[in-house]
Amino acid sequence: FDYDLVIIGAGVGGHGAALHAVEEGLKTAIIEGDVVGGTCVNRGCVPSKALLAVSGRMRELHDEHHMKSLGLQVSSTGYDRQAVADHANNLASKIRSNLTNSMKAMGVDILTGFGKIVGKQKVRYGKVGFPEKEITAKNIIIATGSVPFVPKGIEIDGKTVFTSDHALKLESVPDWIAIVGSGYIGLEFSDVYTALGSEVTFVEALDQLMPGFDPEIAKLAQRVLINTRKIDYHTGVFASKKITPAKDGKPVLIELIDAKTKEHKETLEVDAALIATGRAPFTSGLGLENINVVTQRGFIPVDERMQVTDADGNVVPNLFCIGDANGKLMLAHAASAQGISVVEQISGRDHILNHLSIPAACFTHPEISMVGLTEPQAREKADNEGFEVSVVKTSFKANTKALAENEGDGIAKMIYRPDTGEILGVHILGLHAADLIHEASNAIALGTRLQELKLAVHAHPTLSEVLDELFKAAKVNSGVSHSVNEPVAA
Ligand SMILES: Cc1cc2nc3c(=O)[nH]c(=O)nc-3n(C[C@H](O)[C@H](O)[C@H](O)COP(=O)(O)OP(=O)(O)OC[C@H]3O[C@@H](n4cnc5c(N)ncnc54)[C@H](O)[C@@H]3O)c2cc1C
Ligand SMILES: NC(=O)c1ccc[n+]([C@@H]2O[C@H](COP(=O)([O-])OP(=O)(O)OC[C@H]3O[C@@H](n4cnc5c(N)ncnc54)[C@H](O)[C@@H]3O)[C@@H](O)[C@H]2O)c1
Repeated sequence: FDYDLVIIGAGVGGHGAALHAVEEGLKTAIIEGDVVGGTCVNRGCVPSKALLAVSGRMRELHDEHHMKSLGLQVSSTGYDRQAVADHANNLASKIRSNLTNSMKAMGVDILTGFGKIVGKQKVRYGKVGFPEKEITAKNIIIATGSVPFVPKGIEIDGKTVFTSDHALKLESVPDWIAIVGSGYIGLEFSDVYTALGSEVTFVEALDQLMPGFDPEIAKLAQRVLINTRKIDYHTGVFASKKITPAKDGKPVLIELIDAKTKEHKETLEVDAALIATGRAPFTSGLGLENINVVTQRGFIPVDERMQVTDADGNVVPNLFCIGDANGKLMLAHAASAQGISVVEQISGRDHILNHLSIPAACFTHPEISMVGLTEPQAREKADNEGFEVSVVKTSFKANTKALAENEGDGIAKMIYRPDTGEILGVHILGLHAADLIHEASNAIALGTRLQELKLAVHAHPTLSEVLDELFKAAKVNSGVSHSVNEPVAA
């Protein structure tokens, strides 16, 4: 073979796999058809977090009451749109070159062009208009990611009707923007746009905003992140029938269709529309037909080890798919963790990633984070498997550090098994929630039980005491003895 491992797609998933592979002594190449870094670095996590850093500061400076309560006076605030956009763009360039340099320094061969599987352990790649090259590899990882999903009937012009790909360039800040979809992207952009002065109207197909979150957290998030801002919303309506860009002085038109009756409800007229209705896998043109693999809604089917399965349900030897392209969990760190897990396996150590231990965070102000099951999911599992669940909550209002920062809005909630002390899920809304979640996700990953976590010591005064309180508040049934290191079932 030319290589021990060839990875198709140099996003964060491919990058994580490549670095681990060379550490393991595998001769590794990565094929990229566009720019290194993929969605996360160029059109996702990185530029969006740069915009959110600006929105957090704008929000703080604008909040006179907050400033006054700290004894501060701010006479005027404002922003330079192009400079904000440059901050996001420069950060993406910097991280992109960090990623490229880290792979070059470690000895990963970066090959340019669109990669395609032409047979068992065989890949062809090349740029349009140039002759293709063929290489062989003992193992292949597909890490081709995803692109914005745009429902039928929506016309994207990139100026007044656009996806996150365009929005991250911040070419304009519309006075009134409709955000279609209230998932992660919709919510984060509502934070950015309202901080920069826009009014936002959410259009959400399901009956409540933020339908993917734990319902109690979603309710509180609505109070803190929606109701106090210049945001209104329509729920239970699809915006897919027709959205037309602004033209000849006419506004953007959005036809709202009742999700249940499918009847036309009303037509919104706004300055712009951001379509944030999910992501579609980027898997066409990969030559999957050459190896009898059929995608499911575009996603590549994999088993729990990320091994690709063929049309007959059999594992295709030496072929793996990680990240957004397999649709298991569309998060950057999940893609990378899946890549590392695959490299562990091909290095001779079996490994199965526990997806229930992978945290997620929405970087609004304040942030929302979560790991494991929501309360309804945990109760359903408990009913099916015949165990009890308990729920405890703590408030940021009782935390000294949060109060010193004047940021008492927030809660942490834990769902757990009182019989074993196993954590089933943790959900946090509050200052630095995205950083706080890792104590819980590591506990789930390592199988640490609450009996042990209750005795861990946290520095005072820190926000991490919010979780300390949560662990201490849990009531694990006495008299039941469990090894604290016993692994938690996935
Ligand atoms: C606006 C936004 C904000 C986000 N924020 C976060 C966040 O804060 N935290 C988080 O965890 N996740 C976030 N995500 C999700 C995250 O970006 C993705 O989960 C992550 O990028 C998936 O990584 P990946 O490696 O699977 O794919 P990608 O990052 O999409 O990379 C795939 C790469 O493969 C290349 N490619 C595709 N086909 C081929 C081919 N045939 N040959 C060669 N190359 C090919 C593509 O050009 C691309 O570079 C965000 C997403 C968006 C859109
Ligand atoms: N901070 C983060 O980790 C982060 C940030 C951004 C994106 N992401 C990832 O990117 C992916 C895509 O994010 P997203 O927000 O686009 O998707 P999402 O799946 O989180 O949310 C999409 C929302 O759009 C709604 N919807 C779908 N079609 C609709 C229609 N026609 N009309 C009205 N509403 C409609 C859905 O009900 C859902 O609430 C997510 O899977 C997420 O994991 C992560």
